[in-house]
Amino acid sequence: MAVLFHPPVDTLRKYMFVLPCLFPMSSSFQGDGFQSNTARLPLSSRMVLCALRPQLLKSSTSVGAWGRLLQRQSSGSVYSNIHGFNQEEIREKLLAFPGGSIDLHKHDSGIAVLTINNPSRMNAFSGSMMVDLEEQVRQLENWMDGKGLIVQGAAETFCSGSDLNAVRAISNPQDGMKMCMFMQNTLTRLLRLPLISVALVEGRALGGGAELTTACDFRLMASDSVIQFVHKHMGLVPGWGGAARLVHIVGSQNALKLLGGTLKVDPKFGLQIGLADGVLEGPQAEEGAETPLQQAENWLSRYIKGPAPVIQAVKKVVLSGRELPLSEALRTEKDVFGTVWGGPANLQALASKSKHK
Ligand SMILES: CC[C@H](C(=O)O)C(=O)SCCNC(=O)CCNC(=O)[C@H](O)C(C)(C)COP(=O)(O)OP(=O)(O)OC[C@H]1O[C@@H](n2cnc3c(N)ncnc32)[C@H](O)[C@@H]1OP(=O)(O)O
Repeated sequence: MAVLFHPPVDTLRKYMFVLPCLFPMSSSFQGDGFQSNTARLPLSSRMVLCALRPQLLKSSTSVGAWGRLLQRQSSGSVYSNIHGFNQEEIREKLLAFPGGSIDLHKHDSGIAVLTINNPSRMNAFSGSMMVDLEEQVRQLENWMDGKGLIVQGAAETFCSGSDLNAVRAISNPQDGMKMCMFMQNTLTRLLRLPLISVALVEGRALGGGAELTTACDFRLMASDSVIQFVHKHMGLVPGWGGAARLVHIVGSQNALKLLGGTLKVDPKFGLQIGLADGVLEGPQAEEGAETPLQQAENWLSRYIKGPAPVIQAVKKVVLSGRELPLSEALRTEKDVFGTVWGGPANLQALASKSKHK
């Protein structure tokens, strides 16, 4: 059977990180007209098409199935060329403001550590760091063995937002919009990773740094740390998606107080309003005391025990529940359920007659 509709390759790329996991590729779909019709697409796109094929075949029209499917998935990015967003153009502009780096270390435990690294500017985001972040998120989207992610700042402070030198240089409205769309896309993709993520907040998380903490599933605060949405002081509102996410996390009343009052959120206040999910033990001089990163890894480890496909499925059903209308979320949950039902972990658990005491 021929495939009647080929979605654009860049659209396929965008959805790649979600779809292969939802609809694992079956070799029985190789070797017929489907494969030859798609042979000229890059391998990654062909994999997605193969993965999608059962869905496409079930539908009376392939276009309809594709459209519904895309609607049902949490898409990676918010903006694309149909919104006038040109990723390459803004990438070039941002690279004109170098400094610092975003470092990624993937560990065998299934936990990756992403470090915002620009200590001489309190880990402010230079333009090149924004580009780096997008590239590291792309790496994580393709990490099949991943289960958890810790986002931290270098040198015991989290992040002081945008690099004000870059902000001054691109303060015209057009460039501001482009940077805003770029960062919204990246942070949305960060939150939508099929990994359980934690922001480890030491020192200060200000402006865009506060917004970054909301792009993680959880926030752990060191005892002397502060999260502050300082945007109003700058004559601004959050633009990296931080306001929308903050409302989901703490509710609209608290979000209004934090943004309107530029309130400093310390660990106690953070726990009270639900912005913080845990507080790390203070600095300990004794030998053998856990570092903040070790504490964060321990905290996260209880939520990521088990095989990567199951943990990733957990994140996906929660993500769809968080982002989609109920009926769409239920259908996505069914699809994700189908990826683990009868899978190795499920069969092993059934064979061992496990009891949940
Ligand atoms: C508003 C929205 C926007 C967005 O969402 O995109 C932003 O995020 S704009 C940025 C918002 N953040 C700020 O305005 C932070 C400004 N900085 C400070 O308030 C202080 O520097 C602070 C509290 C982070 C640290 O104060 P402290 O006294 O401990 O250290 P210094 O001030 O001496 O800072 C050391 C060094 O870092 C430079 N620095 C700090 N933050 C930034 C920044 N965001 N951009 C560029 N550079 C920054 C600071 O200038 C010092 O550099 P030095 O060369 O030593 O003077």
